[in-house]
Order: sequence, then C-alpha cells, then structure tokens
Amino acid sequence: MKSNPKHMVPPVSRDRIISRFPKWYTPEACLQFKDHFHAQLRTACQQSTGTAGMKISKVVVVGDVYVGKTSLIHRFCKDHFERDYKATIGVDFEIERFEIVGIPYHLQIWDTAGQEKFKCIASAYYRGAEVIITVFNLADIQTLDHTKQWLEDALRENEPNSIFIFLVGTKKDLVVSK
Ligand SMILES: Nc1nc2c(ncn2[C@@H]2O[C@H](COP(=O)(O)OP(=O)(O)OP(=O)(O)O)[C@@H](O)[C@H]2O)c(=O)[nH]1
Repeated sequence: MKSNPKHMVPPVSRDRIISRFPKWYTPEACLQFKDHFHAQLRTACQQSTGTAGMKISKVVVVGDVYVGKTSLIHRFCKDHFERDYKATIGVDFEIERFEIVGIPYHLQIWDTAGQEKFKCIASAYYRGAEVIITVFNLADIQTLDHTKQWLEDALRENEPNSIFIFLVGTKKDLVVSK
C-alpha cells in the first residue's frame, strides 16, 4: 500500500492557528459569514489553486540592500535573528502555514535581493503577488526615498488594484531619539 504524503505533513504550529477573530471585528466581517466578507478575500478563499485544496498567497518583499528584508522574514517565520550579514543572491523564499477558521492557508514569502546586480533576477519573481512589502531602514532616510521605485517596479508586474501594500521600517534600535 502506498503511503499518502498528505498524512506526513506535520500539523500547523499552534501560533499560526486563527480560530476566531479579535473583538473589534464585527461578526459580519468574520470568515464564517462569507456572504458578508470582503469580496477580495471571499474570492481568494473560493479560488482553487490546483495544489490539493491549498490556499496560497504570494508575498514579495522588496527594498534596498542591507535594510533587513531577510531578517524581517526570518523573525516572522523562524523567530530567529542573525547578526552577521549574508546578502540574498537573487531570491529566496519561505512558506508559512496558517489555519484560518478551519481553512489551511499558506503564505509564500519571497525574499528578494536588494543589490543592483541581482535586480534583474529578483524582478522575475514579482509576478502573481497578492501582497508587496516595501522595506526601509528607519536609520537611513535614503532607503525610504527608494521604496517608491521598488514599489513601482513590483506593481508593474502585477494588477495594482488587487494588491495589498505594506511599508515597513526596520532597525528601530539604531534610531537615536533626540
Ligand atoms: N541593529 C539591527 N540590525 C539589523 C536589524 N535588522 C537587520 N539587521 C542587520 O542588518 C544586516 C542586513 O540584514 P538583512 O536582513 O540581510 O538585509 P537584506 O535587506 O535582506 O539585504 P539583501 O539581501 O542584501 O538585500 C544584517 O547584518 C542584520 O543582522 C535590526 O532591526 N536592527
């Protein structure tokens, strides 16, 4: 008898299981009441990905070299921080599994290189993103200026009206308060 690989997948970790929403969401906004839920999310939930019922959302993380994109992703996915810098070569990705009111959900998080010489490789992975996270270093104002260009490049490969955009500032610990 063949073993079913589906049964070998470990369970989703407890902190990634969302079984109910916080109070400030009204019942009408809850997934259980899909008829009333935001149309975009309803569509995403109903779409078949062709991957054995898995729901997958693609997240692309962009921003200047050394701003902390990899560190941000590793903190989120592995709760780990690496002090030594290792440049991302082209792209890398992590899969983070969730369970949202009983529905398995996968975030596919693409970590792109900030170095100019890898931009061509990295930009080939922008397409099909549902979320763009633009990252800048709070202690380096120039990196904030550059987020506009990073966002424009990522949006060019996607449908601008159906994408969620986040702007994240890193390295708060390096900001000197006056
Ligand atoms: N002090 C401090 N250092 C940080 C923080 N986040 C990241 N770093 C450091 O900044 C350096 C660059 O971090 P990465 O996450 O590799 O930067 P990146 O944006 O992925 O870089 P590229 O892959 O080259 O585009 C590393 O040495 C990290 O340890 C932070 O919040 N505070």
